[in-house]
This record gives sequence, C-alpha cells and structure tokens, in this order.
Amino acid sequence: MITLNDYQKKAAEFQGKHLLVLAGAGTGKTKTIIVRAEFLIKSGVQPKKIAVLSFTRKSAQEIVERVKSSVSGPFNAGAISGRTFHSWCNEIMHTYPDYFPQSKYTLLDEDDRISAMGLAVGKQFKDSQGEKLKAATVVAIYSYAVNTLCKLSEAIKHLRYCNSDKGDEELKIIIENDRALIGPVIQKYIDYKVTRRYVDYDDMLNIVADALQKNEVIRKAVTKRWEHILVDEMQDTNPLQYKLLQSFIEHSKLFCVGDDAQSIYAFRGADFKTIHSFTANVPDSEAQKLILNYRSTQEILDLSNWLLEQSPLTYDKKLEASRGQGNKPKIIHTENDWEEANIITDDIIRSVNENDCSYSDSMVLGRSSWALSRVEGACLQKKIPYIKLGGTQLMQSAHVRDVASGMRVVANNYDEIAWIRFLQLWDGIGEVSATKIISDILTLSSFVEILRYLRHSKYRTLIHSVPDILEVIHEHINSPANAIREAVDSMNDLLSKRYKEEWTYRITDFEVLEEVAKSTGSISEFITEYVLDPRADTTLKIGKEIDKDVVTLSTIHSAKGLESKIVHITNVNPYTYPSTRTIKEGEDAVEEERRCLYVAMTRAKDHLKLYRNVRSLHTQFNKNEEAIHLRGTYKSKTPDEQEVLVINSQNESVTVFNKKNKRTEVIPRADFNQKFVEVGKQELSLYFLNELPTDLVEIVVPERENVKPEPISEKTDPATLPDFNFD
Ligand SMILES: Nc1ncnc2c1ncn2[C@@H]1O[C@H](COP(=O)(O)OP(=O)(O)OP(=O)(O)O)[C@@H](O)[C@H]1O
Repeated sequence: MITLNDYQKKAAEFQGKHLLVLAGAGTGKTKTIIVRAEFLIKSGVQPKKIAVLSFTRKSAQEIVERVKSSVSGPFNAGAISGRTFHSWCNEIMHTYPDYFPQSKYTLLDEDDRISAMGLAVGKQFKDSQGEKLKAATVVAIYSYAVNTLCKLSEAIKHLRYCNSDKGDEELKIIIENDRALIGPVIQKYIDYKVTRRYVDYDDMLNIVADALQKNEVIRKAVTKRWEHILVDEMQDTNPLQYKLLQSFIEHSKLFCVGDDAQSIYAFRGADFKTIHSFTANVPDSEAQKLILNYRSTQEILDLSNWLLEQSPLTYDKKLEASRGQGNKPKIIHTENDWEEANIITDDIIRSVNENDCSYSDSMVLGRSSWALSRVEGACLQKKIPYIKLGGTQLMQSAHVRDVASGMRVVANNYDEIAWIRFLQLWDGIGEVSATKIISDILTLSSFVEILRYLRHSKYRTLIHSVPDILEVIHEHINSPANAIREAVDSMNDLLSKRYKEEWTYRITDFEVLEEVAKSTGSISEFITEYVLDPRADTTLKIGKEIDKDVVTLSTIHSAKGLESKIVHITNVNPYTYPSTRTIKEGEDAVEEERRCLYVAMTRAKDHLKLYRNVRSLHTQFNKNEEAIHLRGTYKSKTPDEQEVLVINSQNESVTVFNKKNKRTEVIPRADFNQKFVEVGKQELSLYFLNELPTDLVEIVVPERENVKPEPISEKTDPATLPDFNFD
C-alpha cells in the first residue's frame, strides 16, 4: 500500500477549480491522478462525471482499472471513463448525434487518408519550384495546420522550409506560391470527404472542438456531462486538444499532470510550452510541483539530471531519489548491432538464471522499431519470451484490413475505399471492374438493393460469395466480435489462398481483434475506434500477455509511462542521439531527441545500460574514448564558402554533410585538405554523451575473443538511410 507524500496528497485532494501538476519523471504523477479519481469518487462525485484522458488507450485504461480496483464498498467506480482525446471526441459525437451528424460518417485511417488525398493531388502534382509533391506530404501539411491551428502558409513553412537558406523575401514568395497550389488540392480533399461521408483522424477532434467553442447550446449540453477532467501527459497536448479542453474550463474542473522534459511529440504538433502558460491562460488555476522520484536510484537520476542540464532550455528539474543510492549506469561498448543484441539477451538470461529476476524485469528500448530488430532476432533465437511495443501494428496488417473492409461496407454502404479493397479480394475483379461496380453501387439507395444488385452481377465470384458474406456480417451489426468471427469463417478459403502458409499464424490475430471488439456496441463504433487509435493493437497484445512473464521490447515513444527494473537502451551512438536527420532539422528537433533519451533513461528502476557502437560509421575506427566525437565544421576555400560538417574521417577519405545542399558526400582526403579549412568545433557537443563526466557512469568494454567484427555495412547505419528531400 503506497502512502502519498504531502505534495502528492495536497494535489490529489485539491479543492480549487483547476490544477496543473508539473513534475519530473517517476515522481508519481500517474499515481496522483489515480488517487485524485479515487478521492473524487469517495467525496461523492459520480464516476460517470469523471473523464480520464491520456495519450494512449492503454495508459488511460490502466489508470481507470486501477481506480476501479481500489474503490470498493458503496462506491461503484464502474462508470468512470478512460479515453484518448480522439476516442473521447468519438464518444461525444456518438452520444450527441443530433449535434454531430458526422458521427454517422466513416473514419479514414492513415492509408485511406493518403489514398483519398492522392485522388485530389493527381499523379503529377508539383510545387511552385517544380518539385513533385506526394499525397502524404500534403496530408502532413494539412494535418499539421489542423492540429496546431496555424495557417496553411505557416504549416508549409514549418514542414518544408524550416531549414531553408533562402532570404526572407524570397522564401515568402515561394511559400505563397506553394500555398496557392496546395490550398485548392486540400479543398478538393475536404469536398471529397463531405460528399462521400468520410471524416479523418483529425476531423474528430476538430469537429468537436469547433462546435463546443462556437455553439453555446452544444457546449452546455456536452460539458455539463463531465464535472472533472483528468489529463495525463499534458505536455503532449497540441493546440487543437488544448482548444477542446478550453471549452470545459467554465463548467468542469481540469486536473492536468505533465512533465515538460518528457515532451516527445512535437512532430505531431504537441507544444509543451502550453503547460508553462497554464496558470496565465486558465482562470482560477494553480500549479504545483513534485520533486521526489520513487522509481529510480540516485545514480540513474544523476545521469538523467546531467543530460537535461546540458540542454540550452531550462527545465528547472533536479530529481531526487526517495530510494537512495544504487548502481552506476553502464555504457557498454559494442562492435556491431548483433554483438549488442547478444550482450543484451545474454544479460537477460543471466538475470533470470542467476539473479532471481523474471523476464518482465527487463525492458529493451530503441529509438525506432528498426533499432530493436536484432534484439528481437536474438530473443527468437534464444527462446526469450517478449512482447514488442511500437512495431508493426496488427490493425495495419493486410489480413486484418481485408476483413475490416467487409465490415466497413456494411457499416457505411457508400464507403468507396473499403469497397475497392473488398471487391478486389475476389478472383477476376481488378481495379477497373471494382470501380465500375462501385459507381453502380453508389446509385443504389439501400443495403438490400446493393445485395440484390450483387446477386445479379455478371461476376460469378460476386454472385456466390460476396452478398452472403455481407449479409452474415450485417446480421451482427450490433455485435462486432461475432461479426468478425463470422466474417473470418466465411472468408477463410479466400484468405488462406491469399496468404498461403502465413495464414495459420495470421488467423490468430483475429482472436485478439474479437477481444477488443467486445468493448464496442456496433460495427460502426468498432471501426471508428480501432482505426482511431492505431496503437490499439499493441495494447491488445499486452492485454493478452500481461500476466505472462515476458521481456518488453519497445520504441521509446511506446515506453512512456512504463518502468522496469533493468533497462537496456540500444544504439546510443553519435549520429543516433541526435540523429543526422534531427541535426538537419535544427535545435528544437535536437532538444526533442534529448528528451527522448531522457524518457528512456528514466524508465529504469535499478539498472540502466546504454549500448554504444564504437565502430559506428560516424566514429573513428580505433576504440579509444576520445574518438567518439563528431569532427567540427569546415568551410570551402572557394568563393561560395560552402559549409560542411565532417561526420567521419578516415585516412583516404572524409565523409561530410553539406549544409547547403543538405547531402552527405564522401570526399577523397587529398581533395578535402586542399579545398576546406576548419572553422569551428561547435558541433562537438551534438552527441549527447560527449563531455559526459566519467564518474557518472561505468564504461564497459566486453572481452571479445570469439566475436568476429562485422564489416561496416552502409545498410545497417541509420545515417545511411536515403536522404530526406529538403529541397
Ligand atoms: N508516494 C509514493 N510512495 C511510494 N512509491 C510511489 C509513490 N508515488 C509513486 N510511487 C511509485 O513510483 C513509481 C512512479 O510513479 P508514476 O508512474 O506515477 O510516476 P510518473 O510521474 O507518472 O512517471 P513518468 O512521468 O516518468 O512516467 C511507480 O512505481 C509508483 O508506484
């Protein structure tokens, strides 16, 4: 039984109107939210009047489950809801269909959204400079503008020209010209959504936030439903989410917890500075801090504190460990990624065999799913049980989307994108025939008419299979779990032919899908919910495996809020922390990367192990400590004074990043010496662990009798990924 400290208690029992708890990692923010909810329920607030909002469904549900299990007796916490912002808006729209007619529309997921924008963009869409613009780029610009409430021109500037060398006036003209081209395309996409009755992921929030702000009747009706709104991870709210919350300020009470040093979603438009202005912007609000960390030992916090102190930003945080001293974090030097994977997995096995740990005491974190792939391979080889968070998502997998397309057309008979996928599953039907069939379907006025039309189709496969399957799904329109089971049963032959030997394991995913579908009351709600939160699949897998003893492999983004006795962080190399791409994007991006590493480090309770590849492309080939530095900036002696950043230096050649054309080049050593002159070493500090005081960590160089160093492979280094086109 945990006893709250005085500060946590004061926050949980706050009597004023709105409160922001701004506190560091492991200080019990989530715990405080849980106790706050318990306190409110025990004080007589009806649980259904409390909304818990978090950034993943998993964490929102975990909070709610913990509240439910700790509140008993006369209090029934069953009706308290835990939601993401998007699923909350989905719920609001479905609860008030008269105010939100869009609740009957179909949600476009990420792929569909890009396909739909592709229709608006066409094949040869170019910007004002003649550069081809992809549908995904236009989607990103549109999404950024919606989420940050900024003008289209600002979104274009942010996403396309933030590192431009061009002068202000020239840039203004380019952006204006781009805006004139992109604006009509976005308009076309919006019109398409309206006529086809689609909403996209961002629309959910936008529609609700806008209606609440503009229409007092709707605002009153909706906001009076919730007396208390508890928001976790407040630092990750974007301006649109913040706008939504603002409508609740009058009638509800906000209780927000957050940590500016853990803000890692700026790329999605999150703006952690909103929490700095919380008390100024929210009337009747107060802010409170928590300092004592309950998770980690002091040595782990010392390293984490040091990392933040190196930042030019001020976080005003120095975490103190309530648990006292422990072991120093280790930096383990490795020769290649497989060696790293083997050291990590051997360590996990040793911890289980010799140190009385369970598998679930270990967590392996990577900057991307890619950075974990070798560890995953080693786990498979060594039969270490694991779950992977943040990797390929169940909901995005082809077989799930095939079955879902059948459910989608039942939910919205005019869902063109779903029809395209569903019809093309059948022999003899390609894109052209599917398009023709769909144009006929769009003229029909009911589901019954559509079935009749299909039964009289000239395509034999349609006559015999499709109407029957759709009819079966339709029978379970208010029982999505049954609908999935029936759909999979009736599509079994088709899918097993399509996926061949893979089908035997692919089919097991549908058990998980059925589980989650049980929490929704209709196919339409299920579709909206699962498309709505693409991370749901990972949640499901955890849900299934939570009782099992497994190692967690996770991207840092998916590990937010988690903790583990032993944490291994892979690939903490120069040009990974921060990455080459981040460096190109500028200081804000670099600082976000620092916060990523901070989030990763602060997940550890007892042991923190960082792995550094000393043979990385961007470090020298000899293994001494000083070699792990970036090399500094050089200028060409030619009149154009091109500035380059040296990222690797060998006897025969020098690899540079050209700051002007933003490309990496390998220049013969003799040419380089002749052409360039050094202008500074300010880039040295870009690798976060440069200048690390040696007393904060223990450096481990493993013995390597049997390890055959892999040749440096261009393919395996993140910096060798194809250059992003910044032109
Ligand atoms: N008063 C307390 N006494 C003992 N343990 C506590 C106390 N408060 C929190 N803890 C424990 O500290 C750990 C961290 O708590 P919690 O996850 O709530 O922190 P957090 O601030 O949300 O962390 P982060 O932001 O880093 O995810 C948990 O294991 C929690 O049970």
